[in-house]
Amino acid sequence: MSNQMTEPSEVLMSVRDLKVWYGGKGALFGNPDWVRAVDGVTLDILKGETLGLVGESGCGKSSLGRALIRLERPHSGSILFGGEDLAQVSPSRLRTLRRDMQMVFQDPMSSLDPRMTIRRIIAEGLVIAGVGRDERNVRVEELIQIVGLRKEHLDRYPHEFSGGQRQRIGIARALALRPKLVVADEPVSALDVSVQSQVLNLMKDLQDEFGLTYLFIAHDLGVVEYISDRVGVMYLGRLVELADAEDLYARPMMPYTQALLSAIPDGEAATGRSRIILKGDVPSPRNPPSGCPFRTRCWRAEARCAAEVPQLQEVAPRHWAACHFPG
Ligand SMILES: Nc1ncnc2c1ncn2[C@@H]1O[C@H](COP(=O)(O)OP(=O)(O)OP(=O)(O)O)[C@@H](O)[C@H]1O
Repeated sequence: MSNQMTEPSEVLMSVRDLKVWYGGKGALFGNPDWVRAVDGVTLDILKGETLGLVGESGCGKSSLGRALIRLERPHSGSILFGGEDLAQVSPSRLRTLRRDMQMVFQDPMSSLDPRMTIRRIIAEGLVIAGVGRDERNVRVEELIQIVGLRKEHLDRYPHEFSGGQRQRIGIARALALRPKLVVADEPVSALDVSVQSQVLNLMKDLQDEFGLTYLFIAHDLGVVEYISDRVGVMYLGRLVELADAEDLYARPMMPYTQALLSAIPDGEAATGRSRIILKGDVPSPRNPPSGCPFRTRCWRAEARCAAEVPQLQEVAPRHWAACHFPG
């Protein structure tokens, strides 16, 4: 099943029924007790787009993002990238393919080795890829300037920079091997609001310049709306809605998305609804509800929602929702 109605040539990555489960230690005793962090996600990532991914803490955004670039091993499902299934490729092939897929992390301080100069940090991937010293130096000097810093900064250490500058360094490191896909996991949430938009604008500029595709993970719905072409909403390991950003924010179809959007400060104006307070907690991903994962908190739930898992279906042009009663 494809959920975009797109030509294959436009697709960078095709994810099918992907599951990322953790644990399973009790398997020997017939009680695997899996944490179903990602539980059957099907999704196409289109070339050159920014696909935003939102959802409450623990819904599986990071697990999905990490699995897509194989920092996490999927439990099952497929990740087609350039005709190969990343869920199946050998470790040596994966090392080669990884150059095309990089990650930008939330906290640039903990993701940059404090004992390494910025030059070494940015060059690390180039060293591993076997790029010679002279070419490496040229590339590193280009990269530091591309992200808005200066050559003199290369011989300093991470602690000498501000949060925003450190995230620029993290971005330079991610771009060193000219990747096709960048998974950015909460890349601005550790930064001051005033710095956030600078880093977001830099990411947009770099995307245009280098034809990058972004999977942009964040819990801040405003940030995601600003940067994304399309947005996917996750709940309890599943993708429950996916649409063009404007359409999703203006016309959320799935009750969970409606609740999520109603909670942003200008959400009332955006959705024409008052704030929806969800009852109860998110169920445990060890023991998700039958049928629709959201039905235990949904004010529109009916018997069918407990009996049948709703599949992601096109409920309006280019707008997909996994809900038995969308709208
Ligand atoms: N290595 C792991 N081992 C066991 N459980 C894990 C592991 N990593 C994540 N989880 C669990 O998987 C579920 C999904 O976590 P994940 O970090 O992917 O969600 P998230 O939406 O990115 O949340 P956050 O925004 O808080 O990072 C959570 O219940 C989490 O506790």
